[in-house]
Amino acid sequence: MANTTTDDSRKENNQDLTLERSNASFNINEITEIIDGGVDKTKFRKEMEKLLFDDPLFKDFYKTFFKTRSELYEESIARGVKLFSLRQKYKWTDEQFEVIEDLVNHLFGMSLHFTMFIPSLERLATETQKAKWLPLATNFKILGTYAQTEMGHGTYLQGLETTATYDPVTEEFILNTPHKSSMKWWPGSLGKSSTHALVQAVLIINGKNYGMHPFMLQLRSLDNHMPLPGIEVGDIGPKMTVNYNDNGFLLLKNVRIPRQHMLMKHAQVSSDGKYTSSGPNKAIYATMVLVRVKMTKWVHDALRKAITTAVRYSAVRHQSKMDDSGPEPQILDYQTQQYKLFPVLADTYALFFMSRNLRRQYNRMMEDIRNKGSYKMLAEIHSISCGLKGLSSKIGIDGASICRTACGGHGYLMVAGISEVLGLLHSVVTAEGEYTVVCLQTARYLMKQIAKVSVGEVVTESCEYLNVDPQSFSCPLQTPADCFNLTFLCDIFRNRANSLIRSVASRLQIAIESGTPQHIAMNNNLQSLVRVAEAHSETIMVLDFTAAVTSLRTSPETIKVLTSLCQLHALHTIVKHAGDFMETESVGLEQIKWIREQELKLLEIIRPNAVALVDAFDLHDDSLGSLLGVYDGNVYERLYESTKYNPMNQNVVHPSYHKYLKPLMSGEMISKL
Ligand SMILES: CC(C)(COP(=O)(O)OP(=O)(O)OC[C@H]1O[C@@H](n2cnc3c(N)ncnc32)[C@H](O)[C@@H]1OP(=O)(O)O)[C@@H](O)C(=O)NCCC(=O)NCCSC(=O)CCCC(=O)O
Ligand SMILES: Cc1cc2nc3c(=O)[nH]c(=O)nc-3n(C[C@H](O)[C@H](O)[C@H](O)COP(=O)(O)OP(=O)(O)OC[C@H]3O[C@@H](n4cnc5c(N)ncnc54)[C@H](O)[C@@H]3O)c2cc1C
Repeated sequence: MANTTTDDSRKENNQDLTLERSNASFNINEITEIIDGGVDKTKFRKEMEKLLFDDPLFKDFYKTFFKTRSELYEESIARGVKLFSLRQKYKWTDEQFEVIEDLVNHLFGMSLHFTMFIPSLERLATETQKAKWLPLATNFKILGTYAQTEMGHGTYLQGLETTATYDPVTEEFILNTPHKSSMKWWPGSLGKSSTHALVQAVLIINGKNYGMHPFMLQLRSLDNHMPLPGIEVGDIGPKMTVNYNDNGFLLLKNVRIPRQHMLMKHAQVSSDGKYTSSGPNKAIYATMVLVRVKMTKWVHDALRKAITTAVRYSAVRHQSKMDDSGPEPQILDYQTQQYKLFPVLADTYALFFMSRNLRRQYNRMMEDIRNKGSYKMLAEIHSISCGLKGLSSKIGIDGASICRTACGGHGYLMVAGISEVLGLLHSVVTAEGEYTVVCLQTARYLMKQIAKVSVGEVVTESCEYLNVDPQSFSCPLQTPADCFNLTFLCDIFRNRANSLIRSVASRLQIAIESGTPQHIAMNNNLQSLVRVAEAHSETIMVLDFTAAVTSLRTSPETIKVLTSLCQLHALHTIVKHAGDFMETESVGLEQIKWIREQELKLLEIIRPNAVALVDAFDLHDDSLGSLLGVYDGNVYERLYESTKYNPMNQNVVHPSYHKYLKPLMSGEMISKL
């Protein structure tokens, strides 16, 4: 595969793409730098591309599609080991390593070591425990995973069954997975790789259940990697994707660990078995908040690969005729193709600005915790990260599915790369809090906020719009041109979420006041609660995108093109949920008609810049992992080349011909029956 970066080494053989690129109205480097976070970061990324993609271990991503699971696993471990060694050598920061994770599509073994194991130690261990384990972990003397989910429970953490029973005589915890349903099931890198696990288990002291707590457990010998006594561990089997990862199971039978192996930053057990706690009671859930925040960016990273592929391919693919006498047009010129792809393109940019802002908010919260011991922002960040992780995964899945189908038959090939992206997004919608479940966490917060407003309190942050009475709202769209006014669109989103939240809150209140037990009232409104969480999260996305494009310090051409995408993101979201927006009188019937018309106008406005807008993501071909989306557009050559690599084609006549087909065709098989 060609090494393609935005330097002069790029070969532009496909004339359609050359023309598309010359038509762009803006300088793509400006957007690339915004996305990377500055010129220096773009420079770093390009250096890393050179370092990684000159190495055969990281090149030609598409070849992974022809591998068996065991080969995939082994290769991913080789990649992981290389990346970890490079990280050590070059002293990459966490932020730099996240760039690298994206470049290699997270396709490397032991990724949980840095995503969850070390962050858990940092957040849940005491200073003494950190001093002991962090150097071992950062120097790869131990390799760790995060083992929380069990076969019987992933969502409902209060239902976890793994026990850690304190024995004051020996000052040890005894770990057990008493039933089949209690075995840990799913943790990444658990099956074959990890030597240690951060195990979440129910703490029991003198027969009293203190709920889920984190424990450091050594799984395997550091000499020969054999599981330690009382421990059974293995791989759970093939999955929809991420098959390079050894997601594992773990059974524990009377495994004893020292008392000091409970991570005791937030809760402590003394040698004589006294339990004390400090900090908020959900502080032990801290790692999940971090990963949900990161996942919103992972969705952007994944979706930009799918949309880059679909847009470039649509520019080089010609099919059918619009006009009998004319040539076959690029499929990107069909309005229907644009209507499929440009909203996805707009969503991809929206995801970027949202996830960037979410990460900034998360970092501010962590600073407050570290510097002032203040957990004031935790409830807000938990709430928005849950909703945004959920919404982004849904946008990602819907968008990547559209990209897949928009590439026709070839999009169905694994080497098109989109199925891999789609599978990854399917893991994000479930892992780290299943979609509905995380939305309900957001809704729970929203119900609390609106209850505060109803007693005259002023609420802030993402819920600030709840302070306004929707009765005072009237739709600001007076003419079709107003549909491009981002201030108006933001107000419309705020009003729709505000009205929906109030209406569910009032339905719940009426039901409870009229004697319906709370849990039944809640269950009767669960779907509406998910809907309000979605409305709230969609509002945050539109607000974040708008705030970003209206505060950009770059050329007017770049601002213009990003503004069009922001408008399209907002208008398309309104169209998708037209019922909600009309039901809440955020827009009227007339306005919906205008919005639909203006949406189509935006397709025309975006069309000349479509290829440049995906080029601006500046994805190296080896990172993109798609033969349909290659930078030089030589798609058909690449597809044919890939058949040469395909193990199915290594024999011109497959052995099964001699074994089965020949006996059938010669009549030998039938005569044997
Ligand atoms: C659904 C809940 C949140 C419910 O928890 P619960 O203790 O039963 O809560 P509850 O009694 O209903 O009380 C809710 C209360 O707990 C708060 N809370 C909940 N989670 C957090 C948090 N993370 N930070 C801060 N606060 C949190 C909520 O805000 C509620 O607060 P409130 O009572 O309203 O003041 C929880 O069980 C949960 O988080 N489930 C999802 C499990 C999950 O995400 N597992 C991840 C496993 S690791 C993984 O998947 C790795 C993937 C990595 C990869 O793919 O690479
Ligand atoms: C690729 C992948 C990687 C993973 N990695 C890890 C890991 O490293 N470590 C780890 O510990 N775990 C890991 N997990 C597990 C993951 O965190 C859980 O699968 C996830 O939290 C969902 O929980 P569950 O499987 O119990 O789903 P369930 O809760 O059983 O969900 C099934 C259905 O029940 C519904 N449901 C459940 N509860 C409610 C409710 N209260 N209200 C309404 N509906 C509800 C859900 O909406 C869903 O439709 C991973 C999972 C995957 C797929």
